[in-house]
Amino acid sequence: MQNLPNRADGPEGTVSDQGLQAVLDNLDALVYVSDLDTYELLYMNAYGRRIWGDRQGQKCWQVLQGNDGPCSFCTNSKLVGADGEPRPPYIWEFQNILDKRWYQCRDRAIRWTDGRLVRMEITTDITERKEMELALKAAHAKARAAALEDELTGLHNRRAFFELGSQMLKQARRRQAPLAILMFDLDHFKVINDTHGHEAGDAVLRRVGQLLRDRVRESDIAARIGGEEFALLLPDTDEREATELADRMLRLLRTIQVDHRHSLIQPTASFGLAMMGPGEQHLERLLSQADQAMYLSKSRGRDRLSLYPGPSAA
Ligand SMILES: Nc1nc2c(ncn2[C@@H]2O[C@H](COP(=O)(O)OP(=O)(O)OP(=O)(O)O)[C@@H](O)[C@H]2O)c(=O)[nH]1
Repeated sequence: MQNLPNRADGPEGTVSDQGLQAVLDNLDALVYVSDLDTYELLYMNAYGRRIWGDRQGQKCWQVLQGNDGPCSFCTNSKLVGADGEPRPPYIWEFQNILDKRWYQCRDRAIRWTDGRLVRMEITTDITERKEMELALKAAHAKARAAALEDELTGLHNRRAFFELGSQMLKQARRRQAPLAILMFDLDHFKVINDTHGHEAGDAVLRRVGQLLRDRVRESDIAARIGGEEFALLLPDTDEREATELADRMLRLLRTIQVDHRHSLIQPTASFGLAMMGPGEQHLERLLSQADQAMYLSKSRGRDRLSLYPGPSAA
């Protein structure tokens, strides 16, 4: 690999070429120069020569990435402006596919010894910092997921229901698409707890959660929003489709049998359905309408579905 020309002394305040060579070869970073058009390697400091040996004249994509053609992420086109002059440094991060380590690259076009513009890259190994960053990001994502999950059933919790649901409501309003909300509350759940114990009650809640997880579409939001209260937000679902789903859920719930200490617990639930009105802005109001419909089901004898009758009738 070409070393810089050997010039002993520079003018005062500058450093000799040997001095520059010493600086470049002791940098804890890779510095290389390659032709912008042919990708031929023109210079590499000792950091690079230690890894790849003397590869002068070979293509940068061959030596650095083990590719058989220019890299898909090559930044050469970003280094020279429309006026033919070098642009400010282009800084980016990537993971090398050969050694799997993370690097930060600072690329810029510079004038080479023969006057042509060439690519200079200064690359530092940022693997430790990047791995810490990624681990932190994963931990945040995990903590956030845990904060939004109902521990008992694995469904969304009340907070997630409002966070995600508000977004869904906004989108449905913007697209003028239908949005249904279905709520249900297990019937006489206190009796289940009192008769079979809290543990048995929990087992019933888990089974109901599993049933919801198995049955809802990925685009739906299913949440446990209170002790024995569940809510489903169904985008792009009209009243007929939501009613069909509710009927299906009612039937499925009746098939649940939780075996607890030789007793079979067969829960039922009361359902309430409400449809988003035109221009509705508040998820709380929509939920309250489904809640009113659900209480109609309770007062009519439970284990059934009722539709929100509208503001005048409610
Ligand atoms: N096992 C268990 N029970 C819970 C949980 N959260 C709330 N509950 C119980 O659920 C019961 C709800 O009782 P109520 O509000 O009187 O309602 P209900 O007995 O279902 O009667 P209706 O709703 O009128 O049919 C209470 O006994 C609560 O203690 C929970 O996470 N696990």
